[in-house]
Amino acid sequence: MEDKIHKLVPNGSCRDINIVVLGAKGVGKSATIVRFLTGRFIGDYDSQMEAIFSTNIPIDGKQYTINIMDTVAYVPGKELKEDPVFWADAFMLVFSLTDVSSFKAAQQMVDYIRRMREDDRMPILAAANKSDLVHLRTVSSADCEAWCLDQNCLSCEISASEDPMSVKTAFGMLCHRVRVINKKREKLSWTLQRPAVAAKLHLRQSLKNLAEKKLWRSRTFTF
Ligand SMILES: Nc1nc2c(ncn2[C@@H]2O[C@H](COP(=O)(O)OP(=O)(O)OP(=O)(O)O)[C@@H](O)[C@H]2O)c(=O)[nH]1
Repeated sequence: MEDKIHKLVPNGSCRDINIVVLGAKGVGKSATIVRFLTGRFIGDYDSQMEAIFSTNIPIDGKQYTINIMDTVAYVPGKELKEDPVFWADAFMLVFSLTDVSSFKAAQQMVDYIRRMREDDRMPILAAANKSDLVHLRTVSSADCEAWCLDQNCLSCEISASEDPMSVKTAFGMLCHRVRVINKKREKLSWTLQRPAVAAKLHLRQSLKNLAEKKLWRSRTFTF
């Protein structure tokens, strides 16, 4: 599996969505993935390595292949592996709403992802897991929502153990976001390829260069 992970290439197909699931230790990453893929809850899932699982689902009426990577637990202060970060079209950051340190770890991971990918629109969903343990909550919905809004992340509360629908909805929201962003990108690249638009952009750039040249000359001659 290590080999497979190292040979990961970014997704080129518009009908495949690569999702990397990240989170601190014991937050329920594997339980969430297994629930989504099989509909079942497995209480103790022993995973020490990354693994990729695929499934086909319809999104907005079209069939997609979703490749989901389960990762090893994030250790605060340690950098994430680069390959999964560049392979992903989207990230699901799982934390436990009973464990504030796992929420802080999720925040660090978002910073890291944004820095590495240099893309503010990279789809990220923060999933507050274990909502069945709401009486043990230490992360408030308000804090989570405010942070997600600030970071342009989607957010939701899920329970891998008790609420299969919440898990399905979380993956659905994330895939929908990927589709919307990909559609916008496709439209933009199509527009930029049109000769009239390319000529206009070229003209604009030439005028900008000319203006900068003039400015430089006027500054040089003032001395
Ligand atoms: N109450 C409750 N327990 C959960 C839920 N999801 C997972 N768990 C429990 O949390 C523990 C960790 O679940 P895992 O799915 O192994 O978590 P993980 O993040 O993959 O763990 P690591 O791979 O060790 O980092 C297990 O004992 C699960 O039974 C949930 O929604 N509610």
